[in-house]
Amino acid sequence: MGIRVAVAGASGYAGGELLRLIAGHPEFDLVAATAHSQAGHRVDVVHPQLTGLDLVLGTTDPTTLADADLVFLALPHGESAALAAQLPAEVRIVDLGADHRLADPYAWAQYYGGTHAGQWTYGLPELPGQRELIAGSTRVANTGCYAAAITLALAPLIADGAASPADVVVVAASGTSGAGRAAKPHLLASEVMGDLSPYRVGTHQHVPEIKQATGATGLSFTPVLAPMPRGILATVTATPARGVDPQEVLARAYADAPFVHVLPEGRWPHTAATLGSNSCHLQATVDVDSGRLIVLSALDNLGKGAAGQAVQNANLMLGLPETTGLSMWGVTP
Ligand SMILES: NC(=O)C1=CN([C@@H]2O[C@H](COP(=O)(O)OP(=O)(O)OC[C@H]3O[C@@H](n4cnc5c(N)ncnc54)[C@H](OP(=O)(O)O)[C@@H]3O)[C@@H](O)[C@H]2O)C=CC1
Ligand SMILES: CC(=O)N[C@@H](CCC(=O)OP(=O)(O)O)C(=O)O
Repeated sequence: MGIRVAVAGASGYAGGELLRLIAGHPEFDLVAATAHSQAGHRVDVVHPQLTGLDLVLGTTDPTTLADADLVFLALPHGESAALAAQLPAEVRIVDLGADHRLADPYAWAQYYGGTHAGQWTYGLPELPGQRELIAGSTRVANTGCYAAAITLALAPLIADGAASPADVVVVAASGTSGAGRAAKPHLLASEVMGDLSPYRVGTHQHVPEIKQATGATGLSFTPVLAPMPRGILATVTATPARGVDPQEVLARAYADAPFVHVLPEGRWPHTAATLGSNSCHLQATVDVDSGRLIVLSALDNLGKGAAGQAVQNANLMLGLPETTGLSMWGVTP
């Protein structure tokens, strides 16, 4: 018997990708997969890509999950905290939702509403010192998908003093799986296909998370829904604080990071190259006209933006090599 893992919210998109990664993980044994409205259905009926996974979705309650060594929570915002509080302290938890990401209860109240459940270790191993903190934690809060793409692009430039934290502008496009699997009219194929639509302009809930993770003090963020199932491409620009080569700063920051690839000069990140992988691709330059720093960042919102990152964090928490069971290679086309 290997390490016993369970997934709550296994009928959703992030949960389904977790099940796929766990099935290919050499050390993990899946002992429970739970759902809400889909409880009682077979996994391979809910997720046809997982045909052969012989398991019925259970109900999401602490008794179903408490038997695991590590539990992944892939639940809607506000559902993780109460459940996590009922699990034994020795059960490790990686929460893919937002409940435990923020330090500031006022930011939580402003962007999510209600009472803040308290902060856990932030699950982005590539931030300085974070890999060690994650390895020593039993509770880890995975990043938001946009937050992962944007933070990986921006944090080293602010930390190095290369970018001014006061003037950061981001436009990022996301595939529709980022919005989850629940049926919503704006996610219908007839609404999404052939369209690019901005949403929550200037009010997106990842703004405080990105500011917290990068040190940015002034951030304008415009998310855009794109007609594709998965993938994020973020364009991050900032006022330079001193004359450095941003590509060189990023390459130095991620020299030892197995999943963050600063592309060779002249090659630009695009979503298809990261699909199905746990990789984030980065490229940076200085705008010839305005002098602004520009960083492009691409990742799979269900990979490095959610389930892949969660497995990477779980590996660290369990003392395994962080790459175990994860691929840095995409599946395009
Ligand atoms: N999709 C993405 O790209 C990313 C998602 N995340 C986060 O991961 C979490 C899951 O997202 P995602 O998979 O996209 O969402 P989905 O809507 O696809 O799935 C949600 C899951 O939660 C279950 N669920 C719904 N309502 C409840 C409830 N009241 N109590 C318990 N379980 C419930 C659903 O069960 P059922 O289907 O049976 O009703 C389903 O298994 C969210 O917090 C999301 O923000 C983070 C980063 C990226
Ligand atoms: C396309 C789309 O709707 N994307 C989602 C991304 C959510 C996400 O990354 O996760 P968390 O909600 O866990 O932070 C959004 O913008 O809210």
